[in-house]
Amino acid sequence: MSKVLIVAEHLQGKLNASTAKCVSAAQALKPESIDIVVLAADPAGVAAEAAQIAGVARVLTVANAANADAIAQVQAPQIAALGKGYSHVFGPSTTFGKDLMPCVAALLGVSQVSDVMAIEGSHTFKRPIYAGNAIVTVEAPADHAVVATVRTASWPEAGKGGSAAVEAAPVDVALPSHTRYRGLAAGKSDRPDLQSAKRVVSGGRGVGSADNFKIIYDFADKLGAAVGASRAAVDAGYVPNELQVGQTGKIIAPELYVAVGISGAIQHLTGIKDAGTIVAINKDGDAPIFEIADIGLVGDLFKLLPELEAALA
Ligand SMILES: Cc1cc2nc3c(=O)[nH]c(=O)nc-3n(C[C@H](O)[C@H](O)[C@H](O)COP(=O)(O)OP(=O)(O)OC[C@H]3O[C@@H](n4cnc5c(N)ncnc54)[C@H](O)[C@@H]3O)c2cc1C
Repeated sequence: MSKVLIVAEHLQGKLNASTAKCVSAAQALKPESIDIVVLAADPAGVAAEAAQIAGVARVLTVANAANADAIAQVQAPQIAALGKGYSHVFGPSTTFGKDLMPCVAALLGVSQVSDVMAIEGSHTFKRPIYAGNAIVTVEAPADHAVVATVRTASWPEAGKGGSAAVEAAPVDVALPSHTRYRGLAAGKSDRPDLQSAKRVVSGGRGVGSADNFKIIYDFADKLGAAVGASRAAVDAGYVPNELQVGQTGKIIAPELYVAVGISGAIQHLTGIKDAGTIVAINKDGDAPIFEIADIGLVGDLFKLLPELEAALA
C-alpha cells in the first residue's frame, strides 16, 4: 500500500490551495495514508489549516528559522530525510514545487515525475507534453519511491472537515549555508490570485492599450474575478507579465474564463484547457477562440462589456 507525503506550499502564514489539490491527487492512489509536511520558522498556523483537509492522517511540522523562506536547497534535505519513510512524495507543479521537488528527487536518487494530471496505478501517471498537445503515460520504477509534481489545474481541492493530528517531526540533517535569502520581488495586488481564482477575465491585444485595460479590471471587479492577459497584451506593455495566461504564462482552471479581445492562439489555449465555462468576446466571428468557447459574443468589446456590466448590475 502507498504512503504519501505532501509538501505544503504556503506564503505569509497562509496555506496555498495547491496543497489540497495535491491531496486529491494522492487520494487517487487509494493510499494507506496521506501526511502533509509544513516547513516554516513557525508552522503552527499553516499546520492547523492543513489539518482541516479531509483525508489527511497527520500533519508533520518542521520548525526551523532556516525555513522562514522557501529556499529549495535548504528545504530539500529535510524533506528527503522525512520522505525516506514514504512510497510517494508529492508537491504542487507551481513555481514553488518546480523549484523544490527536483532537489528532493535528486537527494532520494530517483527521477522526478512531472505535472501529474492523472493516476493510472501506483507508479503509472499521465502528464501533458508539447504544451498540452499530447498526453504521455509515465512509468516510474516500481522498486523506488515516487517523487512527483502535481498539475494543480487537473485536480480539484480536497474538501475540508478533516482533523488530522499535528506532530512535530524532528529532522536531523545538515543544512547548506551557501544559499541565503536576499528578498522577494513580487507583484502586489488586492485582486483575487490568478492561479486560484474561480473566475478570471483576460484581455488581449484587442483591448488596445494599458489605459483601455481599465475596462477589463472594472468588469473583473463586477464578477469578483482575477485579471489575466494574453502574451500579446503583456508584450505590448498593457499589463505586467505575471498576468500572462498560457504556455509560457500561468496554467489556470477557473470555473469561468472570459477571454476579451483574444484570438485563441494554441499557446494561450494551453493555459485554459481545464477551465470550466469559457466565454469569448471578439469582433472577428472566425477567431479560433470561438472553436473552444462555450459562449461566444461577436462584437466590439467596448460596446459589449458595458452592456454586460449593466446586465449584471
Ligand atoms: C513559444 C511561444 C509561447 C507563447 N506563449 C504564450 C502564452 O503563454 N500566452 C499567450 O497568450 N500567448 C503566447 N504566445 C503567443 C501566441 O502565439 C499569440 O501571439 C498570442 O496569444 C496572441 O494574443 P492575442 O490573442 O491577444 O492577440 P491577437 O492574436 O492579435 O488577437 C487579438 C484579437 O482581438 C480581437 N479584437 C481586436 N479589437 C477588438 C475589439 N474592439 N473588440 C473585440 N475584439 C477585438 C481581434 O479580432 C483578434 O482576434 C506564445 C507564442 C510562442 C511562439
